[in-house]
Amino acid sequence: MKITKTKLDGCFIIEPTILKDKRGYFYESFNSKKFNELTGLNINFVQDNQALSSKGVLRGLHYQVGKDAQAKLVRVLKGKVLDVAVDIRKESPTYGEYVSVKLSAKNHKQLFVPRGFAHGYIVLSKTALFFYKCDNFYNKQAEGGIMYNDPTISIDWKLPQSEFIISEKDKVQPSIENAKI
Ligand SMILES: Cc1cn([C@H]2C[C@H](O)[C@@H](COP(=O)(O)OP(=O)(O)O[C@H]3O[C@H](C)C(=O)[C@H](O)[C@H]3O)O2)c(=O)[nH]c1=O
Repeated sequence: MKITKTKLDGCFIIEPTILKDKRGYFYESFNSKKFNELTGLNINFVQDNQALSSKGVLRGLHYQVGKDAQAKLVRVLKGKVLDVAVDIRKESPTYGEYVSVKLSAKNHKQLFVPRGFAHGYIVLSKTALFFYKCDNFYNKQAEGGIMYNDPTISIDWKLPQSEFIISEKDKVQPSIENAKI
């Protein structure tokens, strides 16, 4: 398993070791002992989520506030997405900055999104099956969001905006400046 740091402290890319043979491949998609040893963290994931979306679907930018904040370990089981993590830690030197990485069933890459980040993704393939682990439970009352096209973050979503498929909720999210963080 290879860990690659990003420019945002605490947010990193994981590339698992893929074991191939004449039948196909096998790999440990998550191993808490190896994950915590390699990252130096002590993460206890408590909830798994899965979402199926078609091309152009953009989910995000979402987070949960306060004691309900969630760290996420995200990956793609089918298709390809551009995954985006935005640093919304007020005291962070990279506050308001983002990293994006293409996650696909083919590259097996995973992104660890720490607490204190907003998260979103856009589907680049015909469909994408998205799977992620959370280290805190869902709490609707603690949900927060930021507009996907906030000009102060200026995310390059890689597809023309005319192709975006966005929930009614995500069409009216606040700017990062006005978000409840
Ligand atoms: C997140 C979540 C949602 N729900 C229910 C609430 C709605 O009835 C339905 C769809 O929720 P929503 O439209 O918020 O789903 P996404 O737009 O995929 O939200 C996710 O999008 C970005 C990418 C994230 O990182 C978050 O995990 C999450 O906010 O599932 C649950 O029952 N449990 C949950 O943990």
